[in-house]
Amino acid sequence: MPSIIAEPVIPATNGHPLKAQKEELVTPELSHALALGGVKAEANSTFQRGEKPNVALWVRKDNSIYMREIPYPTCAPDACVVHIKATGICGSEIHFWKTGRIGDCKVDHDLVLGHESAGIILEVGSNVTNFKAGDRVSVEPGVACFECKQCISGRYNLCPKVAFSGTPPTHGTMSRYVAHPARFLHKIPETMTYAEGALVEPLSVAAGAVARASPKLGQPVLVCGAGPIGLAAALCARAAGAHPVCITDLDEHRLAQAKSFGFEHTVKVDLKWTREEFGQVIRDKMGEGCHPEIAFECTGAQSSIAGSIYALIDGGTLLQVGCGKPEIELPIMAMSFREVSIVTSFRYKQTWPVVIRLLNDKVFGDATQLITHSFKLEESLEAFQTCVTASERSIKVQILDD
Ligand SMILES: NC(=O)c1ccc[n+]([C@@H]2O[C@H](COP(=O)([O-])OP(=O)(O)OC[C@H]3O[C@@H](n4cnc5c(N)ncnc54)[C@H](O)[C@@H]3O)[C@@H](O)[C@H]2O)c1
Ligand SMILES: OC[C@H](O)C(O)[C@@H](O)CO
Repeated sequence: MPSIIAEPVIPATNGHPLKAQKEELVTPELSHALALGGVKAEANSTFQRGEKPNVALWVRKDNSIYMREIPYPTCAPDACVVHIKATGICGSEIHFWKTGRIGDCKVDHDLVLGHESAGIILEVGSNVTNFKAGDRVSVEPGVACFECKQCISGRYNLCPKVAFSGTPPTHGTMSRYVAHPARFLHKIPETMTYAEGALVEPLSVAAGAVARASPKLGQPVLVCGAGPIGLAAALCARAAGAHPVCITDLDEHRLAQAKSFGFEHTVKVDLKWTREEFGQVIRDKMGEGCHPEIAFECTGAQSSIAGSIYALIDGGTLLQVGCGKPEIELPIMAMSFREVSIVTSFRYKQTWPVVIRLLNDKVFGDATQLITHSFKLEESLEAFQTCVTASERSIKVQILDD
């Protein structure tokens, strides 16, 4: 059974965290992963340089999570040290905790989780000229090489050497102080909260998907799944001009949240429906002339994928965002005879500046409605427990630090 192990955080004395043995805390894996992120844990790393202990949320391959202090990071020449002020918990973190893997990506060694973060810069590396201490930033977690063909052609989300925060073997951002390459930090304006800065990551997944489908003004759109990614996809599609927007889910509470964002239609899915029935329900709901032209599939569920294909108009596009079973059956001939295309979308590229601007200018309305729960860094275990407690009805749970 997966369990949460609360390991005692190394206590602080007189405001100064206790030193611990380097050997105990900087394992070869940690050192390697920190180096991948552009930051190498050096022999003289100590705990003293932050004002508070650098506590971090770890996952272990035995399906447990725990908190443990890590060294204050050393700032590599091209990196900045950021005091992380807000981090959202993503479904992928729950997968790493509960199942120890996502596809072939396995938790082989204890790993610091987290990739949806924003904070304030404490230190800048010697080569960094575009940031200074005190700048407020949102962290782009996928550190690409910028040397390979994909990176050079602009598709750096497909970089085979990407080091993605909180995804094995790279440590994540769920610690108080994190070093991160400056190239993957983006300033956020004074008018934006750190909680909003941490929403830039899930909104970027959605913005990446919307960029792949390019909905046009007045194009009817279906969004399957009213989780954080589905809701973010609906917000981005609407911002791009899509109308009307219909959102599905199995869960009434998530649909109620979708309604509070003002989307035109919500549909509670019945898993007994055939794919044809699913398609008809959506078409009836959206009305003649407004059958969906694009479906953003954000559940990964077989039935939802197949149903979307039947909901779409002839010539429509299924934009697959959700990750489900590694192999899914598609009604390929029905798609073929009706020229229904399928397009996939993986993470994001060049989305941060746009999403920050749209978020700050309230183009999405009040996107902070996605955040249902907030916890202090020291309460990270409780934050994770909240994500898996159905009665809590969480959507986006964030971990905040003063
Ligand atoms: N492509 C990418 O780059 C990328 C990035 C991040 C997340 N994802 C994936 O996007 C998906 C959504 O992420 P999330 O954080 O919102 O997940 P989530 O689990 O919080 O939300 C999924 C929602 O889908 C609903 N759902 C499940 N089966 C359904 C069905 N048959 N019909 C209708 N609704 C159904 C659930 O009730 C839930 O509300 C996940 O599969 C995640 O792995 C993809
Ligand atoms: O938002 C980005 C996603 O959560 C990641 O791709 C995840 O699957 C871990 O690698």
